[in-house]
Amino acid sequence: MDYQTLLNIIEKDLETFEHEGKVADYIPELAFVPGDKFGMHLHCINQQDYSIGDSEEKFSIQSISKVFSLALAKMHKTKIWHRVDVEPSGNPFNSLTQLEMEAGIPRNPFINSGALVISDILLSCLKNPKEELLEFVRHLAQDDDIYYDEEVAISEKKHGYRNVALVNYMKALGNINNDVDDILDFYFYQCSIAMSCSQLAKAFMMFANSGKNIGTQERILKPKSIKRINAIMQTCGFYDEAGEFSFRVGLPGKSGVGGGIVAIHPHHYTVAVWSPKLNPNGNSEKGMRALEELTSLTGLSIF
Ligand SMILES: NC(=O)CC[C@H](N)C(=O)O
Repeated sequence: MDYQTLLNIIEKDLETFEHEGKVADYIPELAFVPGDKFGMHLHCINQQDYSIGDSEEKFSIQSISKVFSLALAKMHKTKIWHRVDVEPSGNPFNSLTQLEMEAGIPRNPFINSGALVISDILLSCLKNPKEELLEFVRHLAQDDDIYYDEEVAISEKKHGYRNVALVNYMKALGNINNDVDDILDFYFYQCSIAMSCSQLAKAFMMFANSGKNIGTQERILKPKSIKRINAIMQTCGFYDEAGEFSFRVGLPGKSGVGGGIVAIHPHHYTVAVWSPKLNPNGNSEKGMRALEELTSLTGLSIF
């Protein structure tokens, strides 16, 4: 069966998919997104594209951006792993509890505390962090039509009390160097990046192509760094639901509270899905189901 037929089957199967998911509203601007949006885009290593639904519509990528910021920090050959660990947290993405017991060293770079440390690292090594991050993502996707959604960034800035607490707490514990307001500003902007499923699938191809841009074959990261980032996606990409995602889908991936999920099958394909209604762990309910169907129908998981 070809991929397009497969995606059409998934779209039909999920038309009547009932679930309790809810659109995120703790960032007020995200609550305006219609909950019935659904898009999916699959990008193959041979650069063929397949899609269904709202796959060209941009949405807030939120925590998916944590993979881009980690990759950018690695590109600058910065030392990271003494300040952020690589263990699953088994806790919600915005949890404060582990930080005290673990001396301000976040469990991994894909929970908020870890991403805030990566933001701190990027502020220290980049001249124009916002511009350079956006340029990096545009370059990965080979697409300049990617931008920060200022309204989402400002909305989160007004309500991001937990992130304010996390970064201040880590500063008190000695794991933050820059001014906390500068870090928060950069972090909220990186989370507000707006991209479509099709742009995300293309941007993530670097992680499925051993660190090379698929279009130009230019090397961006070493295979060793890609191995490590993919491993962290596998074990930590879905917070306290990383085990469930592995169990059901069987691919490394990353989710965001905008309802997006990107997953990769190294040397085969990348796939991005968007459905804004989230389960209680902050992962897209229908998106997870769509990816589970994809790997179950094809057998194309990494396991
Ligand atoms: N899981 C997410 O997507 C969370 C990102 C969001 N910007 C936050 O910090 O709460």
